[in-house]
Amino acid sequence: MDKYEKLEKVGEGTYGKVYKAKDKATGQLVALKKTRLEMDEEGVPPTALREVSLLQMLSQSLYIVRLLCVEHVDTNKNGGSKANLYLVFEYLDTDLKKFIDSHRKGPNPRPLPPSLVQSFLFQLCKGVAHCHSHGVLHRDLKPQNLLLDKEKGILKIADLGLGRAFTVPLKSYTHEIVTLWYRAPEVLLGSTHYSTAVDMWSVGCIFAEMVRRQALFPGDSEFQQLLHIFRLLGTPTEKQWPGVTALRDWHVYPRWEPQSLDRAVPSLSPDGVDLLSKMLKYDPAERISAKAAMDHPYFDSLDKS
Ligand SMILES: NS(=O)(=O)c1cc(-c2nc3ccccc3s2)cs1
Repeated sequence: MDKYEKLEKVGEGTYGKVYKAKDKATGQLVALKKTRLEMDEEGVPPTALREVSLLQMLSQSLYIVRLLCVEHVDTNKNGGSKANLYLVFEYLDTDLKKFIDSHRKGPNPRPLPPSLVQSFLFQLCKGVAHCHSHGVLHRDLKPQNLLLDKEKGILKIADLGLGRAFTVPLKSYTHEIVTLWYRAPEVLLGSTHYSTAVDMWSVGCIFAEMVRRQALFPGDSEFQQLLHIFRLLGTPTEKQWPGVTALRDWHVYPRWEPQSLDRAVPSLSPDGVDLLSKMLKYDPAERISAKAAMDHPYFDSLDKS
């Protein structure tokens, strides 16, 4: 890895070990993500290799952070069972969490321009639709792993859920609390066979957060996360979500009535509120898909070229 000059760690451990680095030969900036891979007797397990090649294929999309190359650094001095796999990604200079924070805090608090919210949401839906069309779920969409090129107004999805080959840790490697704010109700209620709909729930939460400049459901435990959701959308019923009371972690909850969604996003246009409501449908089967979302009237005024 002496091909790269490590600069600073990015995101302070939010993403695991990700470093900003410079390719010494070309001067190109990259993001180096170090992954520890469980080795078995044959070396790197084929599942991990399939995942990485899947990631390489997926990141051909303009809306997914590009995987430039994979460096396998053999550090098995003690014949250990770990392989250091470095994933080398294109570098984007900031993420959506920082961008939203800069519009809420600091010397000049101001809303995100509605046309920028619309453009970022469209790019996010495009990236999610691309993953879903290849049967890949992200599983952990949040503003921190949506990267931005501010000058060009470009948003790209990073840290794709390598859930299958790399065990998705409940806590990040730096014991960082994994945020629950974007987690779909079916996941919080213990559903095991969840679907692409889990990502669209997260997209809805991110959409609302760009508009409000604060998290829609900021729960600090799984139980509180559900209560935040129920207080706004009403406690889910079998009528609107058949099977909900049979989910493993379902309990009896206080019955809250649904509030009108525009209370949470007062500045958002009626089209925007309608699209948001379709992203936050309780029943995963009813929740709008990424592809269908891109055809919603909310995007009619967007230059989709
Ligand atoms: N959070 S930040 O400092 O603005 C920042 C984060 C990044 C990241 N780039 C990548 C690329 C791939 C996977 C995770 C990350 S995190 C680049 S700049």
